[in-house]
Amino acid sequence: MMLETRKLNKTYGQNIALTDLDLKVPNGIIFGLLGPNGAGKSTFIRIINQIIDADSGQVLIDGMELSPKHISQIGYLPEERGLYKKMKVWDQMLYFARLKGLSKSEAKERIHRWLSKMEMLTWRDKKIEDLSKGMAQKVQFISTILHNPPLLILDEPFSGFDPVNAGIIKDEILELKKQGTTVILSTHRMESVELLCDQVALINQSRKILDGTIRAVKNSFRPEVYSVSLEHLKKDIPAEWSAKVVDGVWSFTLPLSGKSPNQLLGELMTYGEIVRFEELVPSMEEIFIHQVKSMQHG
Ligand SMILES: Nc1ncnc2c1ncn2[C@@H]1O[C@H](COP(=O)(O)OP(=O)(O)OP(=O)(O)O)[C@@H](O)[C@H]1O
Repeated sequence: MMLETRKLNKTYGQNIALTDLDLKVPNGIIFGLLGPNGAGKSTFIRIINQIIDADSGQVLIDGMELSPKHISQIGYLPEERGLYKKMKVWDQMLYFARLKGLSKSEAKERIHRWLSKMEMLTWRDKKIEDLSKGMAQKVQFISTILHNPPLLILDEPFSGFDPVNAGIIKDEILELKKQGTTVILSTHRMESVELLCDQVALINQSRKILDGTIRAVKNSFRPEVYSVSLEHLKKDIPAEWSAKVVDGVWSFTLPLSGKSPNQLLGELMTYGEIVRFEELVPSMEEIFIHQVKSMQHG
């Protein structure tokens, strides 16, 4: 287990930020940390990065209590980007790499490799303040991963990127996973969660309200309803199915109502030719919204 928290609690005065948070992030996966604004995600990330302390509870990394020696093993891309505006790209990267303990020659070699890989070598002497927002984000992303941290924490890594650059960053994250890096991805962008994450945890109002693999989470929210289209009707479709007809194709949704999918399909075949028979599986976005709203309404 790469990272585990046990009953983590944190309050700021009257504000409860984390309540008994238990998380297990296995080695080498991309773990999505999801939750609406104010859920407690940044608080969790700040604790892992040892910027603040929890009030109680435990954080274990590979079974060992979190301590200052772990700082060099963690790469952290904060949501509020923190680059020095007057510094040049190259110097900025060198500074971060040295902070994380790389030797000067190793740092220079890696910076060169990354700038060239990302086609950014011509930027090396530009000041941060002269870069576009997206360019600066790329510099910060590379600065975060230069020291090859086994644990990478990315807070909204796609914000500020155009689709092409977001794609490049996504591919880099997948490549890092392939090399064994464990990634914690905190984001509101559910499409990136579905594409990237192996497991997720949804936090709301300081508590974890669900977690698991994307597949297991989705399975637990299957409404067991099928979307069906038929043509060349052999007999009338019951009015209560509220079918809509377009160009001779009749479409409607039907719950399984205790039948197996095959039984339902067999029954439907007696009505006409099946054009479509597909289970309605909710997206992570739908699950997120549904769960968060149902808590707001008690
Ligand atoms: N420095 C602080 N002082 C007081 N309350 C705080 C502080 N930081 C966070 N909080 C409170 O703790 C709770 C959790 O906040 P946190 O920033 O961890 O949420 P978040 O999930 O990261 O939200 P967002 O998606 O908006 O960044 C909120 O109620 C917030 O108001």
